Amino acid sequence: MASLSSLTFSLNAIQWINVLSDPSDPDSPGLWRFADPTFVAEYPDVLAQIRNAGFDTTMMEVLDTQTLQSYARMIADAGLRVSPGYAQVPVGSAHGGRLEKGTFERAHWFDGVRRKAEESTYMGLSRIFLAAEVDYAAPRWEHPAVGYDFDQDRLDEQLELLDEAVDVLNAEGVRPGLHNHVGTLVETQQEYEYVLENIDASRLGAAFDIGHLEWAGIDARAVLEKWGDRVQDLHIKDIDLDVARRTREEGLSYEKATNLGLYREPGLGDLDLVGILGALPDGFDGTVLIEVDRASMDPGESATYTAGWLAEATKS
Ligand SMILES: O=C1C[C@@H](O)[C@H](O)[C@@H](O)C1=O
Repeated sequence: MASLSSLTFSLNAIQWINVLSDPSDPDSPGLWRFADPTFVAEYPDVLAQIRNAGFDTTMMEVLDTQTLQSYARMIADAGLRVSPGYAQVPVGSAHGGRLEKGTFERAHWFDGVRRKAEESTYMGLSRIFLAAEVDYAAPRWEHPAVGYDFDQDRLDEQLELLDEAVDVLNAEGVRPGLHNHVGTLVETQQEYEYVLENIDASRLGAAFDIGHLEWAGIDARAVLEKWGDRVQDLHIKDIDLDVARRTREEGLSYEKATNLGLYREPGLGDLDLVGILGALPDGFDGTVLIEVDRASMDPGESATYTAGWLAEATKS
């Protein structure tokens, strides 16, 4: 069993990123500010707030609107280090048709993954989270956390493309860990286990998301106990288990669940994060990336609150 004080924690900037378009209207559409071309001007201040809250590490996220060099300078200027980033792999059938091997389109399908490999090696990282695509137009975004519309052929298509992405990353010395994510094609226990069982452990580790497991009704502690020898990094987040249950039983959409307050600062939700992390094997040397996907307070205060929770949780 790992002792919490020996773990390396990092904070994702996500509470500044996944915000309501109209903060006064809880049902207004969510924004994803990493994709907003104007966010680059605000990024240094966000990184400074992460540092000032007491974190020394944040998730690698290079914006499309900046160079690797400018990103590295921003991180250094903020006095931060980076922890493993995140690569996604879409399936062709969700975007016009399956991709034939040897085609121009298939070769370019992995440009985003190659870019992530380049970013990782430039920033001195040798690991990354690898996930199926978050696709806001996919049926699962409207029916999350229940393995909606499962299709074995589509899972095989996803597996084949993830396998190729693993090759792309491995070729650059970057070891991916499979990441489960609600709303994607790797959402349920059956789905992530299928991928892990069909791609060799020498090429692909596991990099679970504790919050997404529990949202899908999966016992995260049991998952860490079962896959402990393969887990290389983690995302943790606290959630409201009642909203999670309602998502599954009443069919709330991903956005509705988020707007209803599914996500919580650590300690303000229902998960026993300390107990769950205690299931990590002794000597675990990965990063535990803390995420507050939607802050319940001002994002800067949320980061400070989270740092306070962490200080308490890791007190030996
Ligand atoms: O891995 C993740 C990436 C984000 O897209 C997402 O909002 C977050 O929940 C997550 O775990």
